[in-house]
Amino acid sequence: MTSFVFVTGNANKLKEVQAILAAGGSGVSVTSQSVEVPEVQGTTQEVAIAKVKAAADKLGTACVTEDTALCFEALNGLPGPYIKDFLGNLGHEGLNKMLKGFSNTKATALCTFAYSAGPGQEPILFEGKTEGNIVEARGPKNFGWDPIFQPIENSGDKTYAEMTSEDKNKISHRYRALEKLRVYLTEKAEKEQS
Ligand SMILES: O=c1nc[nH]c2c1ncn2[C@H]1C[C@H](O)[C@@H](COP(=O)(O)OP(=O)(O)OP(=O)(O)O)O1
Ligand SMILES: [Mg+2]
Repeated sequence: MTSFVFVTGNANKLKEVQAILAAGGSGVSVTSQSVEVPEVQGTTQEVAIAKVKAAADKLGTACVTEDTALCFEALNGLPGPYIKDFLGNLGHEGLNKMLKGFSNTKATALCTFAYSAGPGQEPILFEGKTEGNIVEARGPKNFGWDPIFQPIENSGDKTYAEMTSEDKNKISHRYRALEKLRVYLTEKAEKEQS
């Protein structure tokens, strides 16, 4: 059984990661640590690399972190990795208002898992993307920007928040990135055994 330590302060992320791994029957399991690590400014990749390095240094062991960005096409990819601050300060309504001057409401949900084999080791990144549109908030408000993100595929006309968690987890940015991490860790464990 392969397992990894997921360093996150976000309980919703952890819940989805556990559910996705369990549904896959993959033999990969996760434990978690809630450790505050600084998040630098930069591209999503730079933010993800700095975050997992800080986490590995702090824990002194191999670990995984995850960064989620929400990239508005009309704004050349912003807020991107800064979505947490934008959401916290502007809310769902403010994020919709930001796009009022544009005819383009397209957005990409981008998830980046970062794996570090331990302190001083170069991080490896695993990305997953889901395309959608920014809409007026609909559905439960328990997880971030789920109510204003309507994925283009498979959901018909539902926002992430209106979808069942099973349906979200089949097409989500997080599912797609985690699948790549899962394959990597499984192959790594197989190599180490042989
Ligand atoms: O699937 C998602 N559906 C809706 N909202 C989401 C999702 N995934 C992350 N989010 C929110 C949480 C935070 O407002 C921002 C990402 O910021 P981000 O730094 O990656 O997350 P965080 O600080 O909550 O947890 P962590 O301790 O893992 O850094 O987007
Ligand atoms: Mg964070």
